[in-house]
Amino acid sequence: MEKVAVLGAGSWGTALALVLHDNGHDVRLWTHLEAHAKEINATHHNHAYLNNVEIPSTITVTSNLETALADTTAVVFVLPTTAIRPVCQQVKAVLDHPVTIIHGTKGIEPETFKRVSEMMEEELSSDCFDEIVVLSGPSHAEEVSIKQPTTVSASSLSEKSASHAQQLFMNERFRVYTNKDVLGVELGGSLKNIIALGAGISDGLGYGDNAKAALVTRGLAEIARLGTAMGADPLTFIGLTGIGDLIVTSTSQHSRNWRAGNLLAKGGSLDSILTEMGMVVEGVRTAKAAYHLAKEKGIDMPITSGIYHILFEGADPQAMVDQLMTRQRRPETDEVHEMLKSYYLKQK
Ligand SMILES: NC(=O)C1=CN([C@@H]2O[C@H](COP(=O)(O)OP(=O)(O)OC[C@H]3O[C@@H](n4cnc5c(N)ncnc54)[C@H](OP(=O)(O)O)[C@@H]3O)[C@@H](O)[C@H]2O)C=CC1
Ligand SMILES: O=C(CO)COP(=O)(O)O
Repeated sequence: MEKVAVLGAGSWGTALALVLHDNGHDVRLWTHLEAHAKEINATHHNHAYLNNVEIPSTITVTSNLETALADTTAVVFVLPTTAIRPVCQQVKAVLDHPVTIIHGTKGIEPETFKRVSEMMEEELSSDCFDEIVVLSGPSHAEEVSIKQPTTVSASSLSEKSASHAQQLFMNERFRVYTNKDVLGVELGGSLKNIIALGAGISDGLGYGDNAKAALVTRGLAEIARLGTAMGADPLTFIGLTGIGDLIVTSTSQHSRNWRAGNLLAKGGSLDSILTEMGMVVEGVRTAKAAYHLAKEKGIDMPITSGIYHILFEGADPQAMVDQLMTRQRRPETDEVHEMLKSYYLKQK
């Protein structure tokens, strides 16, 4: 049994706290709001974020960071990307012993193009951890919390840290692989949210399965194109944290990104949709980051670009579909060969 803090009592933090609790660990679930901690402790439910399951009283739910972090061997950050820097700063002031740091957040910071592990490395004291572990893969909280079979990857530059995360979380319903390609894992997990917004838009416009399969497949091509140009292993994008997560987020009724896209196509305004949903829709900020990052690197990302224009420049979704369908003709797989060639040449 280990003492593990989960920082963030939203949908995913709550589901991961339940997995750790099932595995016999002493779990402290931290929320930044005292009223939220009190409500969960009183009702044993997280009404706002994951209402479908009971939260056992043996999980300590607290808004006191010192209580959450005391004597821990691992700290799991499960927050929106916007909350990563401020919460790391709070943790830095309190954490006084080495731990395995794990995060389950999927986003890129638009102002800096930083991935979550890079932001965390900048904010946390390096004395307290070795290498950060990214926990990512096709895993909706609603299904994990009711013990539906789920597979994810624990990715770190440190094999020891990745194995520690694997050992903490793995059970017969939650299978955890390890993976060394932190860059590819974080990019795949973040960029798929943009394509999931697109899948929601496509469904909202009344298009069918052919259109969605096209979005997922060509979406993956552009995710891999940017990722490989940045140094990720192209094979990561055909794994759990690439195509796996892209499939689940683009097709599941649970996806907030899909839902937001669906409502947008039906005429809702972005601000009102986000307010009404009350949960984080990471693809929106990540679309801004990816659009500008791709421009800076000279990488062609037509779907991401179209979604950026819909989200931030009021472009008409239907017109964007027409534009994507009438782009210049081209071969399908030349770019894939180029990606593989350039990656493996660099490895030699
Ligand atoms: N939900 C899922 O199935 C999965 C989500 N993820 C990823 O996990 C991350 C978290 O998502 P999820 O749990 O779903 O998000 P939710 O929107 O469900 O919950 C977010 C939680 O973070 C809290 N929060 C917001 N801002 C701060 C802050 N500044 N300081 C402290 N806490 C804050 C919120 O509190 P408040 O009530 O005050 O807003 C809320 O408790 C995202 O990056 C998401 O992409 C990954 C895999 C699966
Ligand atoms: O990342 C997720 C599932 O793996 C969750 O996606 P949504 O944020 O779209 O719900």
